[in-house]
Amino acid sequence: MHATSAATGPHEVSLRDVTAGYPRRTVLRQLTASVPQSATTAVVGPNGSGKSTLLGVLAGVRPLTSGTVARGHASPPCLVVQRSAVSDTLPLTVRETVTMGRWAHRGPWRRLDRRDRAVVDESMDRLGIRDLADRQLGELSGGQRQRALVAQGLAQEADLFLLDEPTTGLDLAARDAIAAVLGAVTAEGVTVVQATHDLDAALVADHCLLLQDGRLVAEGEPRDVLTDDALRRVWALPSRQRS
Ligand SMILES: Nc1ncnc2c1ncn2[C@@H]1O[C@H](COP(=O)(O)OP(=O)(O)OP(=O)(O)O)[C@@H](O)[C@H]1O
Repeated sequence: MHATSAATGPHEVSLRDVTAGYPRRTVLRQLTASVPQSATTAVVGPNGSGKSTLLGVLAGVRPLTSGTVARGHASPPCLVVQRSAVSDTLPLTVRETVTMGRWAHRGPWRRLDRRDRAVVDESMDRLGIRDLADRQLGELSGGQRQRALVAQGLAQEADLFLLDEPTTGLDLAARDAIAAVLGAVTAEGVTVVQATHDLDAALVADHCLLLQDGRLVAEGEPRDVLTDDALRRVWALPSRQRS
């Protein structure tokens, strides 16, 4: 089923018949979908349905077995991985972590210029973590660390901002802070794609991709895609008794 999307503008990414996965494991199967430009897309689906794999494909770090991915911009996308995928033992401060976002522009060994430093400070400010700048990433709470990872992504100033479950396990204030920043960057023209289990966050996105077993079940306006029936079917929940 392909519901009609409200996001009628140009596409930042168009995937056609994409099959992709890992050595000896195909995950995404013949997936055709689009990501509208300067809008927010939520990628929703059960555990193991292929959301992270799809983000890897969109980021260009997961090779395709077949199919095509066409991008609207040539600049490298930014992928903010799941917080749990980042080691506790990395000996990095918050400022160093956010500064790594500038490597896409400067390379890791070049000195930062004034603008780089301003972007790093502004990115920390937008996530409310400037006061944590000198703290080690490994000694932060989950929510603080997630803010640092999102700030690193902002510092990259990418046209395509991909986030893997950026608000999972966070309290309401941290979730709201991240949602507000993502809304603001979208308004500035950035294309945001987030994999999420938070249906409230998905429902306020502009566009939604619903996955099941590596296949696209539906694509379009979140309220058309995330219907009660679709959610029950995809999560194999018992259907509601109808009167
Ligand atoms: N590095 C890997 N090597 C082999 N298989 C993998 C690897 N990473 C993920 N998979 C498999 O790919 C499938 C899809 O995983 P993926 O992480 O994309 O799902 P997901 O929808 O993001 O799940 P979750 O909601 O649990 O984060 C799963 O069957 C998983 O076991």
